[in-house]
Amino acid sequence: MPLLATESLTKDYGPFRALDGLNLAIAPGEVVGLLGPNGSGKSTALRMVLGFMRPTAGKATVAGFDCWSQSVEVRKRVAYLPGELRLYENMTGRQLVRFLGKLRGEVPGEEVDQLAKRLDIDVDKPLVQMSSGMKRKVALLAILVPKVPLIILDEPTNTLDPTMRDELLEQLALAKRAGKAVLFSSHVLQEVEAVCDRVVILRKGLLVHEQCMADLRDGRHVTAALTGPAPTLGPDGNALSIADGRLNLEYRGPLPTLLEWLAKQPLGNLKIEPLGLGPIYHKYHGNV
Ligand SMILES: Nc1ncnc2c1ncn2[C@@H]1O[C@H](COP(=O)(O)OP(=O)(O)OP(=O)(O)O)[C@@H](O)[C@H]1O
Repeated sequence: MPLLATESLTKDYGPFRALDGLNLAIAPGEVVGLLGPNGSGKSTALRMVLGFMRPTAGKATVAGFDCWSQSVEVRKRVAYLPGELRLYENMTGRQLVRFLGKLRGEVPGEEVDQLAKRLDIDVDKPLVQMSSGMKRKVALLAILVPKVPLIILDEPTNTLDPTMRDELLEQLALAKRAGKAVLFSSHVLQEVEAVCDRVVILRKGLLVHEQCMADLRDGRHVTAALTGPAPTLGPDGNALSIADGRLNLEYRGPLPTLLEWLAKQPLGNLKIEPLGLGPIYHKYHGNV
């Protein structure tokens, strides 16, 4: 049984349909990225999963509990990092983590100090004296400490510096190894590529593409300028598409076969890149 499931999850704001029939299932130990430009419905989907909002139609469940009618059970199982933080400014980081732990009936242990060290924050400093990036790190710590099966993050790397961004991605990979499921929204393709098992692309409230990242990792994108007559068949024996005198090829197969084939073609300006999410995302959203 999936840990998180949405079935035809739909939300209308008045006459406007912000999310349209989302079907999604996430298993324990799976990291899923929710991608889409501003306004595509990512936060709306996350808010319904967290039980903050009632779906117009369809439903979401976590561990079999309905996210709206059984939201207390659901929230016990989810740690959530919102896109915009509202923290209790008069507390220190440690007090905040303890407070949030108590709400779940948990007493955080030494993992607080271990994580604080890795994230490079002083958890005994009042939040009011922290920079926005530091507060963000305290919030991250507060969602990494609880022993919950599901972590949901709304644009988690916003305002983090590159080192901390890597640290966060590392922490998400650790959470995955511990069997936690992770769902996070993002605009940043590279971080989604780095950490996700699967990516869901939203556009105007609709799921337009679902991509298993393992299928992309052994693929390559080859581009080159033709300096002679165009070949008709590619390295895999399929017909080639040539436009404006340029070769544009997606290849999945053994590298030696590709290199052997390339060596025989009249090509210049050759570029071989890993097949990332970029071309797929831009197919739906233009060059944003
Ligand atoms: N409370 C609301 N009332 C009316 N419309 C809303 C409301 N909240 C969101 N919307 C609209 O619903 C659509 C989806 O918004 P949502 O916040 O889910 O997008 P998003 O993908 O999370 O965007 P972002 O990347 O900017 O956070 C947008 O067009 C937004 O204007």
